[in-house]
Amino acid sequence: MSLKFFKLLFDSFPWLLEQLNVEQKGVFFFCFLGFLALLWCFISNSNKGLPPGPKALPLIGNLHSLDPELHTYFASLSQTYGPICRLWLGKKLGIIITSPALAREILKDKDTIFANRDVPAAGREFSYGGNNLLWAPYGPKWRMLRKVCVCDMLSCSTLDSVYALRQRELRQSISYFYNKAGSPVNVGEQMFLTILNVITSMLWGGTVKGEERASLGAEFRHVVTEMSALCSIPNLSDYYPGLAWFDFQGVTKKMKVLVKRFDKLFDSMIDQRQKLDRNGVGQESKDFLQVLLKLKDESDAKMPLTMIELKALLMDMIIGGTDSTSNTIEFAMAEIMNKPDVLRKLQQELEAVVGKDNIVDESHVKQLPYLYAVMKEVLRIHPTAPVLVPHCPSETCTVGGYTVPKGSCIFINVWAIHRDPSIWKNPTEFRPKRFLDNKWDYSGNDFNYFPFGSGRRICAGIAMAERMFMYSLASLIHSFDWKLPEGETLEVTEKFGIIMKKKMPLVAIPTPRLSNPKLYE
Ligand code: HEM
Repeated sequence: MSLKFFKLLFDSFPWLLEQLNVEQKGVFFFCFLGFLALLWCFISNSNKGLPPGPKALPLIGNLHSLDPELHTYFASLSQTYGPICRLWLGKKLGIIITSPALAREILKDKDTIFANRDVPAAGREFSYGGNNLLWAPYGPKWRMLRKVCVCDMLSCSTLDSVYALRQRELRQSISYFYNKAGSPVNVGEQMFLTILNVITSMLWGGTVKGEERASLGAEFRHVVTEMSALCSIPNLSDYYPGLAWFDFQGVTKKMKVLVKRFDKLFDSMIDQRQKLDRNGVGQESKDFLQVLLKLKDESDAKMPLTMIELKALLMDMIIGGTDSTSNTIEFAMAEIMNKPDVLRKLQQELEAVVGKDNIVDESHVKQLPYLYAVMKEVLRIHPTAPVLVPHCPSETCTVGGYTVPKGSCIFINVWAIHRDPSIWKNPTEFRPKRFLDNKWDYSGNDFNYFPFGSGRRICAGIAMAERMFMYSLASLIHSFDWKLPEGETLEVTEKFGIIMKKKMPLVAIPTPRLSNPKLYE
């Protein structure tokens, strides 16, 4: 029986269990389960027609054997039970998919049925009650939000129009690393801050400037980190939706407090932008907020974009864009530092295109095929959302010949597919070369390689992720040489979460490598 999962649960009950030792916590938890078992005893789980899976216990299902590292645990289950298997997470049925053919059946052939989300209690809270793009149920409102997001906010032309804001933030970050030359720097932390600043800068960088923007950055970072941690806690409210009202672990309560803080910041930002617009100033400094407010004012009366949805979209950009991109950059840096030949090739490519007497500009990025291959390889080996964002069928249907009931939680283990030795040669080796012939792309049409998902719910931020990843990584690699602090060893172990992280933060020492110190100012 795996107790790692229960340890995570215990850790999220501070108000009640703080005083107890581990054994007492165990007794408490099992008594609690016993109590629930009484409520449950008339309910039986019929597995008839369902995909195969490990034997489930009454009430807790398979929670007792669940390993918090879900991506590897699910991969090991598929070795025993095959490419589609089932798992009872308390009262919730989880379906695990581990083959390209079945991923295609779900995300392409039966996409309309599976385009819904299984919304966790924490997600419901931070999405203003399911009003954001990430968690909205599939339907007319989702379509409207998706259009606003993909066609208006994250379109290539809008992204081009806010390039100056991205450039300003990235240059500040390079200058920060320059000032830290020779000292160890937490690369992931700095990249998180950089990406957060880049995103918030694109959101309202034309609205809020100077010191106020810097202090807002710190505030946002704190809230995003706490939100991300809350989303990764195994939550009883998700496994027993009927008991969600009790919010035993206080996840919903804590999330409400964080969302309130966000909401206040959003209100202040919106207020400032509206004042600027009313006074006819700030028109030259376009940002997403301005685009959204204009869309809200001009929106269709039949399907209006409300202020709540506008704020929920701002939340989408911050939550969906920060951790995902910065963690991918951190993994990339670690893998590159692990492979000196990859680092050398990257620097050679950058020297040829950018030159050592120049700094990287976003316009260079299209001429860097090896860097692009590095990005694809990082997304293969460490896909940011290792089991995608769980989908949920709107009706009972069959997949691979098995029944998949309406409302079950679908985990598509893209992490395992990306490491399948029948698809990939030496799958655990970081080898960007495999992407140089452009055989694979992540547009969602190839079910051997789909780090951004596929179908209707494919990532809405691909264009932005590409730009931020390529521009940031190119700048880090071109501007500095990197080494580990004395006595440190490099590792690339992953820690599961809805957004996967590096288990140990990458701490590295930058050494400037450009000819002119002025380039770092
Ligand atoms: C390396 C970077 C990123 C990766 C690997 C990534 C990956 C993903 C994946 C796998 C999904 C779920 C697809 C599915 O459920 O089938 C997703 C959804 C989403 N992503 Fe990203 N993402 C990244 C960056 C971004 C950025 C920068 C943004 C926006 C600023 C963003 C916004 C979203 C949104 C809004 C959704 C929900 C779409 C919907 O449900 O309709 N992502 N992303």
